[in-house]
This record gives sequence, structure tokens and C-alpha cells, in this order.
Amino acid sequence: MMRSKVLSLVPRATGVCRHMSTATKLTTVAVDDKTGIATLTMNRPPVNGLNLDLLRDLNQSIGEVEGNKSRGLILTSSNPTIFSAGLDILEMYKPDKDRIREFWTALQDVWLALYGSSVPTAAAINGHSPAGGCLLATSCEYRVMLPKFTIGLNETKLGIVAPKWFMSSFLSVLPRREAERALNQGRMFTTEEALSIGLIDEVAISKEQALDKCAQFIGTFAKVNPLARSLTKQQLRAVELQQLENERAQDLERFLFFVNQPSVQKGLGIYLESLKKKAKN
Ligand SMILES: CCCCC/C=C\C/C=C\C=C\CC(=O)SCCNC(=O)CCNC(=O)[C@H](O)C(C)(C)COP(=O)(O)OP(=O)(O)OC[C@H]1O[C@@H](n2cnc3c(N)ncnc32)[C@H](O)[C@@H]1OP(=O)(O)O
Repeated sequence: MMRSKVLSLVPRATGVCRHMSTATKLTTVAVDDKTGIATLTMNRPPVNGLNLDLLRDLNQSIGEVEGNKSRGLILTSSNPTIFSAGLDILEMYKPDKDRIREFWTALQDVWLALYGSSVPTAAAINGHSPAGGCLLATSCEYRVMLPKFTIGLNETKLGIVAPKWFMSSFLSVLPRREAERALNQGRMFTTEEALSIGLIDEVAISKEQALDKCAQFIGTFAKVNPLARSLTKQQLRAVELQQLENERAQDLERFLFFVNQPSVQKGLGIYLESLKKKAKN
């Protein structure tokens, strides 16, 4: 049955996959007709850096999944080695003063929409997932990751501070003691370390298997009353969601103050250079 504007039909392992009305270019949403599960794919080369445009498209796609009665949402990447490199540092380095406000507001929106999503969510982490990438993954309810990649909140290593709501997502997954140590150290975990600490739930040998495992997780809710499940999830997450809703304006001002500090700008510039040098070698 057609549930939204259909752009194309693409066969997939589980059923016929319908590409939904993604007028956006940096994300796609495909809903499997058999399972009713939506796969939201980030597609912003080279590294799925979360810039204003990708954040806007993510917001629109999450809204689309909420609105099209999908049974669940799987977040993944079209890049074979990178889930997301986190926030696009170019948005924060020598920023345009209006755009950076929109950028941070869009990031807040994405977190509120994903962490607070009414449908079951899972991340198929098919590549590296530092910082903002880890934020997206830990905002989901389940994580399946491919071997030999890394995930974590590395902000302190960059001389920046993860906001409270980044920490909330992390703390919803890890025990407090582990979360505190990892955040203070800015630690990046390998897939194997992430599994042993509980930062991810399963390891998969391929993206296809990761998507299947995510679908299986979402399938565990098949016999649970959807309203009861979604209200339970929302109650469990309400404190953190409400805190950001209440403090959005202050959170934005704190970010702007912090990111505009000369020492932070200097640090971001050095970090960008080091990334570029690495890419050249
Ligand atoms: C108390 C008050 C608190 C208030 C709050 C204040 C502040 C909080 C502010 C910010 C929070 C930020 C969170 C973040 O997400 S910051 C981003 C962190 N991300 C990273 O550290 C990842 C950096 N990238 C990498 O490690 C590697 O690129 C990666 C492992 C992802 C991929 O490696 P690979 O070898 O495949 O690719 P590269 O050659 O390294 O990169 C290709 C290309 O892409 C550029 N690039 C990579 N990452 C970023 C990025 N995050 N932003 C912008 N650009 C990036 C890289 O420079 C290369 O570019 P080019 O040389 O080809 O031009």
C-alpha cells in the first residue's frame, strides 16, 4: 500500500522498499513495506559532517517518519566507513553570526526529535561515530556497529565541552561512572570496547546484517501496545527533554559565548588544520 508520495521502488532483503517524499538531498527515507520500518540514511560526503543543511534534512526526515506511521526508525549512513564525523567544525570556526544560531537551534531540534521520537529507534553504525555522531547513535534506543570503527564523545580532546543534553543521551546508555570517565577523557571506543562497556548493543559483520539486527530489535515491540510503549518511552525520557525545552535559549547563548572565545576558536582552527594535514598524507 502506498503511504506517502512514492518516488521510486527499490527491492531490499525484507520486502519492497519505498522511497518516501524526500525532497531533501542529504538524507533519504525508505520504508520497508513488509516490516513497516523506515531507514533514514545520512548522505553528506565526505564524512556526514552535521552542518546546518544536513541537520535541517535530518529534522525533516525524522518528522516524516513520525508522520507516516512507520513501525520504527533505523538511522544509518551511505558512507561505507563513516556514520557521522559529528558537527561540521566549519560551522563553528569563524562562524557567521546568524547562521551559527540557526545551526545550533537545528541541532537542538534534531536531538529533541530523535531522543523524543514516538517510534522505536535504532542506529546501524556502519562507520566511525565521533562526538555529534555518537550523540545521534546514543539518542536511539539500540545500537548495532560494524567492527574496526570508533565511537565516543571526544569533545574534551578538542578543548570543547559537551552540552548537558549530549551527556543525557550518553548517560541513558552507559552507567554514570563509565560515562563520567569517558566524557572527562574525551575517550573514543573501538567497536569491541564499545560492546564490552555497553555503549553499543551488538556487533554486525556487514551493514546489511546491522540493518537486520536493528529491524529485529524494532520487531521485539510487535506485540506491545504502541501507545503504551510510546508513552512509557516518553515518560522515561521526559526529564531530559523538558530540561532542554525549558533552557533552549540559554543553551544557545552558552554555546555562542563558548564557541566565540578566542581560545576555542584557536583550538578549532588547529584541529581543522590537523584534519586537513592528515587527509593530505
Ligand atoms: C559549558 C558550556 C557548554 C556549551 C557548549 C559549547 C560547545 C559545544 C560545542 C560543540 C560540540 C561539538 C561536538 C562535535 O561533534 S565536534 C566534531 C568532532 N568530530 C571529530 O572530532 C571528528 C573529526 N574527524 C575525524 O576524526 C575523521 O575525519 C573521521 C574518522 C571521521 C574520518 O576519517 P577519514 O580518514 O575517513 O577522513 P578524513 O581524511 O579525516 O576527512 C575527510 C575530510 O573531511 C574533513 N572533516 C572530517 N571531520 C570533519 C568535521 N567534524 N568537520 C569538518 N570537516 C571534517 C577533513 O578535514 C577532510 O577534509 P579535506 O581535507 O578533504 O578538505
